[in-house]
Amino acid sequence: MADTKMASQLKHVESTKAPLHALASSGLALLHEPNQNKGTAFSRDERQALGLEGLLPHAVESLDRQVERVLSHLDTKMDDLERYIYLIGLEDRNETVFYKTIMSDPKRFIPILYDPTVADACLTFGNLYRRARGMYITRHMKGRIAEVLRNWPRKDVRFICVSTGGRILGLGDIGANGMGIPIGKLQLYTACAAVPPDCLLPVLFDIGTTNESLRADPFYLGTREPPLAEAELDELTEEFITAVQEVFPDCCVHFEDWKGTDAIRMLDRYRDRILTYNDDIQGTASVALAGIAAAMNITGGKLSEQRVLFLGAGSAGIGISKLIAAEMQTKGLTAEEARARIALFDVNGLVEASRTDLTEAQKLYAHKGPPTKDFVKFIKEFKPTVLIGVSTKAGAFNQQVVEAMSQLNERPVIFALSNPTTKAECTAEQAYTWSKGKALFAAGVQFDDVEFEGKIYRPGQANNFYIYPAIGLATYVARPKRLTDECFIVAAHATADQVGPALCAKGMLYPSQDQILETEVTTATRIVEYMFDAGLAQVERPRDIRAWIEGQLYKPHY
Ligand SMILES: NC(=O)c1ccc[n+]([C@@H]2O[C@H](COP(=O)([O-])OP(=O)(O)OC[C@H]3O[C@@H](n4cnc5c(N)ncnc54)[C@H](O)[C@@H]3O)[C@@H](O)[C@H]2O)c1
Ligand SMILES: O=C(O)C[C@H](O)C(=O)O
Ligand SMILES: [Mn+2]
Repeated sequence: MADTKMASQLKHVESTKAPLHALASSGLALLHEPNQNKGTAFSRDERQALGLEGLLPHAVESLDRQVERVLSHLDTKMDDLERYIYLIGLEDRNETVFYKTIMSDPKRFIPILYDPTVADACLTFGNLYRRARGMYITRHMKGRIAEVLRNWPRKDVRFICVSTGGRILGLGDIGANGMGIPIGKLQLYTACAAVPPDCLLPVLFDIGTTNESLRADPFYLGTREPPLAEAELDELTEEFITAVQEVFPDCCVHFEDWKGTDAIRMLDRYRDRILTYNDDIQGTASVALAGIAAAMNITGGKLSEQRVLFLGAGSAGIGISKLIAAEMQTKGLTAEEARARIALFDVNGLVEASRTDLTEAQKLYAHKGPPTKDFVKFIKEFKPTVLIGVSTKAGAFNQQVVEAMSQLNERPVIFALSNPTTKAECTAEQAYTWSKGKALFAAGVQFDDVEFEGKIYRPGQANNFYIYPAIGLATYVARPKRLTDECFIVAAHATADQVGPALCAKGMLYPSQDQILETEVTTATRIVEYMFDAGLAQVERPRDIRAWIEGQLYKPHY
């Protein structure tokens, strides 16, 4: 009925086009359904039964042959952004070939689909736009968000990854251009942890942008307004969350790349009310804790004896501080003792008690000492064993900083977590060269191996993709009521425990990416065990948790 009405309207606009209902009943529609399309892999029998005869070339191909063709196409592309555009187009045509390709070589494809290439894709989102994916919620839908969400064709949505675009990687506020991030994050749920793609929905919560040059860009695709004021944003978010619960009652809301203060406020507001987490706060904290735990296995040090200094005191810095302090408390420290082992610098210098610009979350970690903006001097006083960059300030860990850390520590732990590559606080080469090979180093992106004085050093990639897909898989199978910080602590240890002696010997702090699915299923198994033990899971406990999880994994085949 609706189809007929729409079809007649369409005819009115452009009479040469076939009415929609005619297309929907033809085999051709199947070739345009990426999650059902097999393309040249449709068998002769299927072609006959589904009205596909004559619509495909003669050859009937295997999935492996289709993947081979994709790989040969990729070889002809000039750079990773071109490969990204090609792969997104492939996902639009044939989801099975897309995931088969990505999952056959995750180490190669993660940096193409995700960080750092996704940064370029976001910056040029309006220019390279080809086809809609996911949903866009704007202030103009106020009062009707539930109605709009019902336009999504699937009802069994289990995860929404939602961004305002307010803080995309270290690129600042890029508004609706940020849509590349929820899309990419959810692709990794499937690529790294085999969560079925059908239950994933990327959402760009378009609240406007502070970015005036984007608002003036003719190709910009978002609302061309300054962002909503805090009270209005909170009201619209409340309507969105309520609507999600109504339309997709089993859905977990994954917050990603909101402006730091918004991120912290929303997590505080919703963590005890709904099934939700913030990846930049909790996922990042978990991956940082995993790297520190792995470093302790190499140095023999105890986590509760570390002193941790941050450059950057936003959603990531505060999130990591909180999880490290929680972990230290499980080792016998009081909350006050744990927080005293943590210090943060931000754009205005040391986070210390006399400052009047601190948020409630920052005040907990305010240092007692006098104000200072001298980072190197403070390193010499505070004597950190671990240095973490989450500042978006490229090059902030200069030679003086790395040398100061190396004078204080036999094996200084140095994490330059700001993304993408151009924002990292230092490069792997700088960390190893300036520390004379002493640094235990990781960054948000994967830097190449470094040769220093005849020895090869392999940097870790401290990126939350080691954690959130496993959290997603655990949530998918165990259907927990809530996600707690303990889930993220369990995930951190499960990840660190998979860095075996061979990797430790090379100074590696994270498991290898070749076997990322195996790694994340192992991590998810530990999280699920914890969810059952803690009474969070809402399904019956199976006898063999690992086998039960493996039985529910998405497999890219026809
Ligand atoms: N590797 C990962 O998995 C991962 C995860 C989350 C965030 N990050 C990266 O961390 C960075 C920060 O993210 P966030 O969510 O905390 O952002 P945020 O906006 O909440 O916080 C940024 C912080 O950096 C401080 N800062 C800005 N310029 C500075 C300067 N010149 N010197 C010192 N401090 C400065 C700000 O004052 C603020 O405290 C981003 O680049 C992001 O890509 C990486
Ligand atoms: O997206 C990433 O690569 C990690 C992180 O969530 C970030 O915001 O930088
Ligand atoms: Mn992020």
